[in-house]
Amino acid sequence: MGEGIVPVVDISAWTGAWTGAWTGAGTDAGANAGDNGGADGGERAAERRAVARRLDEVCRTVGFAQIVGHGVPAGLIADTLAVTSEFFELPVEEKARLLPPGPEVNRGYAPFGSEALAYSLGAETALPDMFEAFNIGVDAWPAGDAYYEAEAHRMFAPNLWPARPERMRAVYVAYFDALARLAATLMSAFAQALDLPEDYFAGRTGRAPNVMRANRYLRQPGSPDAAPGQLRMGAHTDYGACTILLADDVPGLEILGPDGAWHGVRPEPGAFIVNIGDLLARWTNDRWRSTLHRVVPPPAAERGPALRRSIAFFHEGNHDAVVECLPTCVSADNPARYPAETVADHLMAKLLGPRTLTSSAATSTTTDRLST
Ligand SMILES: O=C(O)CCC(=O)C(=O)O
Ligand SMILES: [Fe+2]
Repeated sequence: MGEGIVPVVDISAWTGAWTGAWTGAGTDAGANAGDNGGADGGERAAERRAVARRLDEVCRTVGFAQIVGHGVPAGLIADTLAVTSEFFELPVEEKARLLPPGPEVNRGYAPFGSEALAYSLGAETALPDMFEAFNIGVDAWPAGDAYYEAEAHRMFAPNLWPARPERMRAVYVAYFDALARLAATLMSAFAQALDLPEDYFAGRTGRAPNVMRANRYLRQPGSPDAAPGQLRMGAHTDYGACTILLADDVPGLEILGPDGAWHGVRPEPGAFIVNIGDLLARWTNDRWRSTLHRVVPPPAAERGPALRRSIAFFHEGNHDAVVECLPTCVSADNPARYPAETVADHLMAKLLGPRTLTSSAATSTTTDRLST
């Protein structure tokens, strides 16, 4: 099939070789080998610099990469997809027991048609998106730690776990933790790509209120086809630092290319799709693109359920981090485009629009770009 518009980047120089095996939930597997240096230090350092340069190029142009050499075990990925399917196949009444206490709590079940992502870009009105979703956040954090306590009611709210599948919590937490480690590794590579110390983002994203969101798109039996203009997921940018997406190789995901046209994206086997979110666009003063993307419905002529699953891991920033232009991305000729803003203010303003079906108040990172 070829890589299409989204280049494949092998990041194994940053992840180290995966040495463990996924032997099922409840073991210590899923941990990244984490050995980023090693005896072959010089050669490895040169490889890592080459990967960082490649990431910079891809983030400046497309804003999306397909990551291989990520070190997340195939067995863990398969288990995660399997429990996701089992969950979504439960009766809707059972899933509806997991509704969150309010729209500001991004946890539990989001029923089919309950959200419209177009509102996150400031749309005044939009048709509902044709997906259902299940969200989790950090499952355990140190009690009494003021940083977490401050968001215990919102961004660190308890997860809402279903009674079945029974192993869902163990598998999801193992996957969440593996992806959090991968995200931290990516942030180190990103820091080097931006001529910053490798640990630059650790203090700004290391305790972030990350969110993992499973999406299911399915033509509902007996339900009408999409209305004109209605999407499986409306066009949006992701709100955080970066997103690591696992998606079925089924058509639907499209990204807005540098040429201004929509391009279909199909994942390579074993690859994660990684994209830059608004926080990194703001940090880099738009050197890196928080690329618009959407999920389009199958053609009306195509019969059947057109099942498509995706699992997004949204790597955010620490909720109290103030996001302002990086020192390496601002100059007299290239002044800061965005005002400083806390991560919490940005994320909450973005999140509430789609979940309350009203226009988001967030400063957009794309409106300017679309009009230039
Ligand atoms: O389903 C997909 O491929 C994309 C999902 C997505 O963009 C999101 O959840 O933010
Ligand atoms: Fe997205």
